[in-house]
Amino acid sequence: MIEFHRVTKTYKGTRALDEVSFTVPPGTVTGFLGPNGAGKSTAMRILAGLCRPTSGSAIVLGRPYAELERPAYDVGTLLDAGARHPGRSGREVLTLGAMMLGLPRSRVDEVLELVGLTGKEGRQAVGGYSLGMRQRLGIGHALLGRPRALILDEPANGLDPQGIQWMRELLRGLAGSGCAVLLSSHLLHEVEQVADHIVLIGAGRVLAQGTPAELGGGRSLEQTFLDLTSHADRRTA
Ligand SMILES: Nc1ncnc2c1ncn2[C@@H]1O[C@H](COP(=O)(O)OP(=O)(O)OP(=O)(O)O)[C@@H](O)[C@H]1O
Repeated sequence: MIEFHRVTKTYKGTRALDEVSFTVPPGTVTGFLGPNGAGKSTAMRILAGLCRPTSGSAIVLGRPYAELERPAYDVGTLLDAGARHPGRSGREVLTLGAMMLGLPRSRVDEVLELVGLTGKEGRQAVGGYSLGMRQRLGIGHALLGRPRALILDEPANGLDPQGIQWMRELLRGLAGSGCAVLLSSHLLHEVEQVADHIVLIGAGRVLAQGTPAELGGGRSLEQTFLDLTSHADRRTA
């Protein structure tokens, strides 16, 4: 379970998040949508313990991230797919990750297979990877420890149609095995296809949440998104 309880974050006069509350139950995928600057990355960074909320609490698997006993196993994160050493191969990146977690090398092979970076692609230096390959590697890194919660910021960014379909099946499979998945995206149609639940934020506030059908209310999700977000103004901190 992932839970946000009235999370507010202010940066020197900017209220990046304003009393944000929602939950992601185990076994479900929640799509986190909002225009540029809405606060999605800030919320995910708080959840992953990378910054503190000004007030409120972000809870993953029952505790704030910083209080988890085995966070690297329990919570998989993809927050910046570009943040990898360019000289290392994909296999080396995952091998280092597996060593840090005390996982056997066989887990690296499993994950390379899972994310479709086998053979030559796994041995290639990350600096030469396409954006889609970096995303696959980042997703693989997040999955190493078989986490029960996944926090994915724009995982579909740079994936081709086959890659997007692969990711959809992967996320549905993970949710099917009980994982709580939170993913942000600008690809509304894609989120509509994969998410059980959608949280729409604008200017730091939750504007709407519900199933894709509830949010669309007979219209396209895109129309709902444009209608709600065009009127959202940030409150001053
Ligand atoms: N470290 C920071 N210092 C100051 N302001 C910040 C910082 N990080 C984010 N912000 C501000 O907080 C607000 C929310 O930004 P955030 O990156 O969370 O949005 P986002 O929804 O992830 O946007 P995008 O879709 O463009 O990635 C923006 O106004 C942004 O400028």
